[in-house]
Amino acid sequence: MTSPLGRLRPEHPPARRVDDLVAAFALRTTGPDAAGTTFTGVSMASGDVAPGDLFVAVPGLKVHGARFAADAVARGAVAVLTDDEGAALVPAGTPVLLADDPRLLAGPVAAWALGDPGERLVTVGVTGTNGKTTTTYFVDAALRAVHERTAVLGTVELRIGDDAVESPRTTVEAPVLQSLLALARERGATALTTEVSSHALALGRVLGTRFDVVGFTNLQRDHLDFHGDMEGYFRAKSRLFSPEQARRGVVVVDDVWGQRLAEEAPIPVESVATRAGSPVCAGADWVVVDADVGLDGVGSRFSLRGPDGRVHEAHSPLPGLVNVSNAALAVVLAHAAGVPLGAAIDAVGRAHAIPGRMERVVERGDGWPLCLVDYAHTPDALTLALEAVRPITPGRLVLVYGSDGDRDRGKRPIMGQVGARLADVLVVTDENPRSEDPASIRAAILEGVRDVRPDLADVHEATSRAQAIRDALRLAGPDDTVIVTGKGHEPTQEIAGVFHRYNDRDVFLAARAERREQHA
Ligand SMILES: CC(=O)N[C@H]1[C@@H](OP(=O)(O)OP(=O)(O)OC[C@H]2O[C@@H](n3ccc(=O)[nH]c3=O)[C@H](O)[C@@H]2O)O[C@H](CO)[C@@H](O)[C@@H]1O[C@H](C)C(=O)N[C@@H](C)C(=O)N[C@H](CCC(=O)O)C(=O)O
Ligand SMILES: Nc1ncnc2c1ncn2[C@@H]1O[C@H](COP(=O)(O)OP(=O)(O)OP(=O)(O)O)[C@@H](O)[C@H]1O
Repeated sequence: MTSPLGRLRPEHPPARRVDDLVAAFALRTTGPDAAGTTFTGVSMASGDVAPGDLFVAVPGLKVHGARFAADAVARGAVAVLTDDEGAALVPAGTPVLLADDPRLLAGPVAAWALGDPGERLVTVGVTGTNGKTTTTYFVDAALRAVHERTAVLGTVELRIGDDAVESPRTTVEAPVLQSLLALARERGATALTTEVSSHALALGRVLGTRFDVVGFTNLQRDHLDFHGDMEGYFRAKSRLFSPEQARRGVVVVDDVWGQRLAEEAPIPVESVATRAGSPVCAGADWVVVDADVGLDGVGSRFSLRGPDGRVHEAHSPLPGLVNVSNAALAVVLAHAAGVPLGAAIDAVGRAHAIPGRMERVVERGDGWPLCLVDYAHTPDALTLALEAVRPITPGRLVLVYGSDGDRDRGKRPIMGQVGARLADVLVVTDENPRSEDPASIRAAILEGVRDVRPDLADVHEATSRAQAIRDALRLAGPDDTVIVTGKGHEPTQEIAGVFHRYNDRDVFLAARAERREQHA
């Protein structure tokens, strides 16, 4: 059976001739003659194959996709596009199309097969280390002011209109993206916003789409296990700002990477400076001239000066200055995508809560502390999240957190230091340990905690995340704020290769119910 992702396809895809594809992309061929063969879909994962598909078999980091060609053919693939190494693995009797780098062709071929669906929608792509999800939802809210139906793709979900499914990752594989663009169009959506991760850019997942507008939030230390160093990470992000991928860009220039991107990008770029008073404001097209972080924690008011010098009163519906930045970027992106400025400002200011992004799970009152779930999982994001919560916390700030396994080890002690510096009470626990020993990840965090707080006062360790949340609720008083960071909306926790159903919000609510019962 085709996987849930494989089923996210248009109901009425065009049938394309394999020989037309060969001609359009100057492919070499081997195996049986494909003249007369048609295909109606493209897949890169054998489990996603539907009858009538072209299977794109790429050399992966772990395995060559052509190893699964027989499985793909058994599921109904009519031809295989691969490289010379892969060709030898395709079962005899199946037409083989050859390219030097089939991964780079997966998106363009899928777009071609589906009649360039991205060209029939207004498309916005958002990249950067932090703030992609938030900005994407803000942009979607603004697009909905003028588009009756929209789609939004990213870490949290794949949504078309009111229908959503869980997302396997931040940016889906190239053929899935093209299928979603076509499905969105078929279902009447006229605009689509997607997060674009650095992995996606490095692995060509958005090739085949030329976005109307792309946005950049910031670049901070993350994913160096994959990109090697900050320069490599920056280069991956910059790919989105090329003429093949985007018509125009909007770049937040608060950090040096944004400044460099705005200077170097070969497409027209509008710059946005969101830290009022910073020297970069002088040269930016759009400037946040002042911002008032709301002490009620509900959001912030800010003034945005446009390139014509006019100042507009705007609002961010989420707390903290980072969300002023996300809201300002979203307004400019949506405006560049055709939404009138006033409508964009108004819609972003009233955007709904985003799952796992500063999500208020329990409101302060009736003896309960304010309980928040946030996705911050980098030192910078954690710093900003804790700084945003401090002004809305009359009592102590209680932080529950960990750090991912099988990912950048260097950040663990730094996460420890940040927590110890900015929170009052720490409960150090597990995030997604993956194949690593959870205790050693916690130990690395605690090493950083000790640098700042050698006596480990008010520092606790919990061997399960659910227990950590229960501990935090027990420790917190009504004036305190409990913030659980790192996993946000995630519906699972990966331990020793197994994905367990797990969600911070649900656990928070269950822990509160448990405490209620105990005190009833
Ligand atoms: C580093 C990375 O992104 N790797 C992705 C990449 O792996 P790969 O090319 O090495 O693939 P592989 O596992 O060697 O397999 C090779 C080929 O065989 C195919 N295959 C494999 C097995 C099978 O049974 N059938 C089959 O057809 C695969 O689909 C693939 O095309 O292609 C695979 C197939 O699409 C992805 O599953 C895999 O994502 C892995 C699971 C992953 O964890 N990716 C993360 C790091 C990621 O992409 N994250 C970013 C967000 C990061 C962030 O900002 O936080 C994201 O966009 O989600
Ligand atoms: N503009 C920003 N600058 C720095 N940190 C931010 C910004 N926006 C949000 N954050 C912090 O980063 C966390 C992640 O935010 P969000 O989910 O919007 O980013 P993301 O780019 O989608 O992350 P990921 O790629 O890991 O899914 C938030 O919970 C918040 O703490």
